[in-house]
Amino acid sequence: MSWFAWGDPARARALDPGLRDLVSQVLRAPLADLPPVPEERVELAPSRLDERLRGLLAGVVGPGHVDDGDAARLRRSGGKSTPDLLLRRAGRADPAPDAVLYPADHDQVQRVLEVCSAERVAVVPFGGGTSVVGGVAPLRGGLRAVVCLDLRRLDRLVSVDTASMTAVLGAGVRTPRAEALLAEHGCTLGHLPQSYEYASVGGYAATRSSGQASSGYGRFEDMVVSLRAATPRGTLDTGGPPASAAGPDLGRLLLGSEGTLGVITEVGLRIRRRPEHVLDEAWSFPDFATGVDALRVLAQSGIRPTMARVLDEAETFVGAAVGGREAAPGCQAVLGFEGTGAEVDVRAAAAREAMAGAGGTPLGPEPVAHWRDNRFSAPYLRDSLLSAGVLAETLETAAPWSGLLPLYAAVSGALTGALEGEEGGAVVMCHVSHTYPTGASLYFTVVTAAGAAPLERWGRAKRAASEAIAANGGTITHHHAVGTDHLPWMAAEIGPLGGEVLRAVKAALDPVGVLNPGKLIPAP
Ligand SMILES: Cc1cc2nc3c(=O)[nH]c(=O)nc-3n(C[C@H](O)[C@H](O)[C@H](O)COP(=O)(O)OP(=O)(O)OC[C@H]3O[C@@H](n4cnc5c(N)ncnc54)[C@H](O)[C@@H]3O)c2cc1C
Repeated sequence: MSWFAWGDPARARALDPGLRDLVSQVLRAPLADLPPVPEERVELAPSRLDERLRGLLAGVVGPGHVDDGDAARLRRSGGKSTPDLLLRRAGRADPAPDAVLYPADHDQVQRVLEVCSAERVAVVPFGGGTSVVGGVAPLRGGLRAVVCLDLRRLDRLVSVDTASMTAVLGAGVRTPRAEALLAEHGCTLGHLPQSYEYASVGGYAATRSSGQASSGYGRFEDMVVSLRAATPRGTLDTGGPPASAAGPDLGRLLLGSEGTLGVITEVGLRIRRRPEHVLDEAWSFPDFATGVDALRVLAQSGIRPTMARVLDEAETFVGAAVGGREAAPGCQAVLGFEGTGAEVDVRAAAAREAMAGAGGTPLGPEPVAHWRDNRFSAPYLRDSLLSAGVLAETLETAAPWSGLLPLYAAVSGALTGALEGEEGGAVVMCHVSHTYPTGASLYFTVVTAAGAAPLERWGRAKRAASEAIAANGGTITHHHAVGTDHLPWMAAEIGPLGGEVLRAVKAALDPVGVLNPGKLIPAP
């Protein structure tokens, strides 16, 4: 994984000249050539790990699994948000962890937490490192050092039970490997976020992730049936039986806990049979409001597409232009159905009737095929844009159906207002891709000229959008999690007592406060 860009360096491409001209025209700004600084010019503060502490940690994970070299520390100095990448591209990787540890199993994780609590060392759990909210920022939290706990060696399929349709995976298993391991048993997880190449199952649980097929397979938390976590106070095992009334569900406390309450080492998951049949259909709507309402009708009717998304006019246009295609006027929706042949046909026929009834015009399967072919390429395009002096970033929220369009207008307006000006223009796009009977998410993508001070420029826009979200009944995050970036809005979202509850649980499980300081939990 690249230290300054999204993913596989072999997939990086320069912007093609046609697209470069189009972007420059639309943003009213000349494009630049801004390569990242060479790796040897990135300055890291020296590691604070002294010999004694190094020896203690090596005694737990083995000397070959403690790395305080600059290359490892640089690659764990942050996540993959646009501000993270801008900082690293400019040669700024401070803070970096003092060392990276690679534990082999649950017991080693447990012992690392005990040593770090005794020695007052902060621990940042690291799955795929794809956080876009500062979740893996190596903050010391006033402690004497900070280590990154890279969970990549917890990469086993622990067990699979095809009678119950469950599987237990090590927390460090990344999605392609999870799917390959489950495919050997004819099964799938069906969790496909855009970050799927690198993100881990432990990270998904810790952030309550949501994938592109959430309409059919559910959010990641809906798939979790059990969790094993190491905490500084000992091991917490939750779940197992299909349902239980034995008090509040402690597993729910760990889901979304972002490494602040414990390190998830194993995730028990509901799995599905691999689909025999996939059926896709795209639709055109005169405008976003009509398309959104069509998705509401579907979500409330019980007709469950496996994947359903509707793009606003701007995203419909830009998506087609980037692919060198022409979009039908208005906005586009894409639906996908997976399952066994007959059942897929029944669901698709019912959806067809609902979409036509809601004002849609069928476009056939081809636009969905195009979307499927390109759905994981946007992060690579972001890298090309950054190299050309163009900012591209995303943010997301969710609201009840009745408040969704006013929220969309408020956030779009806030972003445009914060970014339009002398430094150029901004394209603000949005889609709905996670729907529920009661509401849906909104996912915004912003492309704008980087300007002279890109971090400050994006910071202003993000603040304006977050204020608009809070003022218009949205959640500060539907699936990216809280991390450091959304923390200023967390206290208002959960209220003073909510904050107190989280701090009390944290004090019970992590009395020294070594686990991922500075994330998720509002200060009193
Ligand atoms: C290009 C791109 C596209 C994305 N698309 C999506 C998307 O479609 N849907 C979506 O939901 N998210 C998306 N994300 C965000 C990100 O991929 C998710 O938050 C993902 O769940 C993080 O998984 P990870 O393994 O990379 O976790 P990390 O980034 O390593 O960690 C995330 C947080 O969880 C904690 N953590 C990680 N593993 C554990 C563990 N085992 N135990 C306890 N705490 C842990 C970390 O300390 C951190 O606070 C995207 C990110 C990028 C860069």
